Amino acid sequence: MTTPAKSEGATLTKDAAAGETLLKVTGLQKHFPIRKGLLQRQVGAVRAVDGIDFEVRRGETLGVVGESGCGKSTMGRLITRLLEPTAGKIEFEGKDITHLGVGGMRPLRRDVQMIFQDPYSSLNPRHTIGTIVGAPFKLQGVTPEGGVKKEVQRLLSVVGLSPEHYNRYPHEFSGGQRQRIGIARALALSPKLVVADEPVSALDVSIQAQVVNLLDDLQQELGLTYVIIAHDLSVVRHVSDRIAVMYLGKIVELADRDLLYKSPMHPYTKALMSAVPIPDPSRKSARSERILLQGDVPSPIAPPSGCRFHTRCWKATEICRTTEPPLLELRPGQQVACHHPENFADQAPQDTVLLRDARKAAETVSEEALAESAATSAAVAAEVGEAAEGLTPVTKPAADRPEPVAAEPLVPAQKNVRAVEEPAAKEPAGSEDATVAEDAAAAESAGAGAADGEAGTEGDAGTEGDAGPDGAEGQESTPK
Ligand SMILES: Nc1ncnc2c1ncn2[C@@H]1O[C@H](COP(=O)(O)OP(=O)(O)OP(=O)(O)O)[C@@H](O)[C@H]1O
Repeated sequence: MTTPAKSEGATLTKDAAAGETLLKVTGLQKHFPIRKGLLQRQVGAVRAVDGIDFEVRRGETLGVVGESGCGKSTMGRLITRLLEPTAGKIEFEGKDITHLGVGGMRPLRRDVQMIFQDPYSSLNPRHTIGTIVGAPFKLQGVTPEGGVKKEVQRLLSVVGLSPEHYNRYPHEFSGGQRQRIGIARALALSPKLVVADEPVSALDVSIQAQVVNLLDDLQQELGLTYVIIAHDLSVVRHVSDRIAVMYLGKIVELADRDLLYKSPMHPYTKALMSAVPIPDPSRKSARSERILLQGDVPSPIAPPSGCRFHTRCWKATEICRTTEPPLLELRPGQQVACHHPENFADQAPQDTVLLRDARKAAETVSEEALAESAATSAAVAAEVGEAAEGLTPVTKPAADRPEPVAAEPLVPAQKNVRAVEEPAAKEPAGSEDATVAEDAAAAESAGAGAADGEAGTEGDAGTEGDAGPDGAEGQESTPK
């Protein structure tokens, strides 16, 4: 999709310039219980979000990306408090809102709004546009100056619709127009934070840019703060100030937009970025530089040990299998959780033996990409090394890092960066394949089971799936 690049600092309001924190999330977890049997005993849990920390600054846009199933939507529903967290803390404007009840949440519902992915199922087909966009006023018992009708008509024109559409029904609108209606509803109470869950992915490509631009314009006019969730880096690229990359319930990289695009540090980020088509004819070899990740995201019921990405990473060594890398600010404005980051000095240089999985993963990475990876890593590491003379990366000294568990070498010892220069020889598929497949199947069935198990207790309020006649009016209508 093509959207005009956002001008530098275009979204920064006065508050954002001051870097004031609007939302702070610490150690956030959401585990959906898996229940079985007559007694509905808990036999496991889907670890959809498994300990994430981040901040959203007033006036900025934080993009959140990752493959399907990595926990982005669950994170969005946690921070809007449509879901109850299993653990962790959510602070909004310095106030702990982690476990606020319905009454406590009522004032917050005005400040935090959500835009849902599917504009077809998130609008009640039996209500007029006027009723839908005016619903938040009714729910909050607020009467805007000049009356609800006048305010709704104003909101309709703000999002580029005619005020005369007031009495029309959702089916009379196109997908893009419906999403504008959803945006008007979200803006009704002048929220401080808007969480948009895949706001354009259900729309035709030609319409996507219009909606993204509308969000961008509204942010500048109204000083909004956004968390925009997308699986597609091309959507968040143009609207985000910072981007968080999620993988299997964790944030693996969180960086300023330009840093992330210029020199991604997590191999997963690099792989995601290589999947975005680059409309630049001068990059003739762009096609061969693609990194094709092997297999699907593993099961969030039993995520891989250590670094969760190690089963698909072409750089994984023993330490990646045994030790979870913490999210550290290796460069100002760029946090990453990786033992062997791209474009930066190796964090575990002592660990040199590639895992079997890494060798298999390397087969799916083109030689060009591997060579480029090695070359940029070496060059940028040297550059960063010079620049960082005066900087102290926030990493633990090597001596403090846990020693990798000694393991029988699976392949001849290779240095990570050097190893990717020469892709490892082919190896027959190991038994891990079967394990991964089993996990995936278990995840699928358990996901359904867990959803059932949760339905009664959790009341996954206000999702776009609540397409029933009365459930569609957004998060406001469904009590927790
Ligand atoms: N209510 C639920 N009960 C059980 N498991 C759930 C529930 N909601 C989500 N999950 C599981 O949590 C994991 C993360 O789901 P989530 O929808 O947050 O991912 P996502 O990154 O947003 O993916 P997508 O882009 O496909 O929506 C998935 O494995 C999903 O099956």
